[in-house]
Amino acid sequence: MFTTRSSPGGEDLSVSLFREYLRLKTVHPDPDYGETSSSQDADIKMRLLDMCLLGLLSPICRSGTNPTLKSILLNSHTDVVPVYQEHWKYDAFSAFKDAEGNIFARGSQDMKCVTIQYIQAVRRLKAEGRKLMRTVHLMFVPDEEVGGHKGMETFVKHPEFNKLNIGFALDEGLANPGEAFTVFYGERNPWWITVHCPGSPGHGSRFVENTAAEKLRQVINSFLDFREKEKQRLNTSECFTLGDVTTVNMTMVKGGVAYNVIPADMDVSFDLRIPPKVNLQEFERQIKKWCTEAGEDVTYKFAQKSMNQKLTSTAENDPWWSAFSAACKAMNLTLEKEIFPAATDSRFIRAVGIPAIGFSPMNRTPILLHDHNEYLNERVFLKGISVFERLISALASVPAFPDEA
Ligand SMILES: CSCC[C@H](NC=O)C(=O)O
Ligand SMILES: [Zn+2]
Ligand SMILES: [Zn+2]
Repeated sequence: MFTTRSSPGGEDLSVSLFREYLRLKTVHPDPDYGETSSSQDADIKMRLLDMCLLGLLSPICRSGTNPTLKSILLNSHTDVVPVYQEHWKYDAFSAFKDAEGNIFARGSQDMKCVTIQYIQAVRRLKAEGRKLMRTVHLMFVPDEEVGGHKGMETFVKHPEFNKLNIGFALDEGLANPGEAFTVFYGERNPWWITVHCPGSPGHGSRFVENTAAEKLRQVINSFLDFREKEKQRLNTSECFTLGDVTTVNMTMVKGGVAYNVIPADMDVSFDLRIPPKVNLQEFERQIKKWCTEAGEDVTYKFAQKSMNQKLTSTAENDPWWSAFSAACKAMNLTLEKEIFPAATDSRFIRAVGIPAIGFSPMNRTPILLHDHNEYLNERVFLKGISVFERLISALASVPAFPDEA
């Protein structure tokens, strides 16, 4: 798909390529990577890296005039989340473009736009004959939306990843409805927890003591009372964003066999997202206390317990950040620094000690990732290519560090 071709109706070639990519159904639960993974490009050298056990593929490319220096990683995921087609104005995989130039498709913001912007930016740099000092790697990973476990989480531990000698990474961010662009230098930790409440069974007509439901109610109250407090904290502080508070959402409840049988156990599950500044050990002690207070034998289990609180430096004297922010300043872009509210593959990159910034250059755009009628305007998309062109060039020109010489 990454071949040059003429575009119908005078549409910019990059926009046509973007729309073509949006039409590929790389959608969960059964993403079709057929065409994406077998793509070859005339300008960019592609390499399919067999993820052995996993049977997943990741194409990677190289450039760079000084291959001994640390490289730049441009990471993007190729998978997208499912849609409720009946709630969409257009087919979510048709990449319909309306009169205003809004392109509607699943993945238009998250994050197929960025994939094509990276590629087109690198191509432009190449076409202009720009020599980049540091190598730039493009990486396309297949399962970010379901946790990145078979993709990035495994890949960062793979010897091939080490060989890439990455010094700095770019990955996805979020749209910003205003003039500014949001950049993410850290993420909240996702904790997925199921609390198990056992109790005495009996006939549904009686006042049985020690029921699972009474314990369940107490657990739900503790978690949701805390949710309310955090919501208040977010709403009463001007300088807080979602990334600065803990969110709690009750997402599943299980239990019971019949109307008139008091159940022997009931389970409740929560999706928690915890900001990097929270003491995770203390927070778990709190959860334990809520369970103990709920009654006898109430236990919990984690389905996901991320413990990485690494932040990417945004200090003025940090060479990567200073290159990134200076390039943005030169383009008159206003940046808003935030903690990413959800989880991306950046957490695995940061976990192995590589600084990563989440950045999807979409301003004047409502945040519609995972939502119905996700769209991106073609002008915003095209501007993003120029933004990446400058950014990539700046990052690949960060002077050699003393330990690199
Ligand atoms: C925690 S693993 C799941 C990762 C997922 N990422 C994007 O939405 C998320 O729910 O944040
Ligand atoms: Zn994403
Ligand atoms: Zn997503």
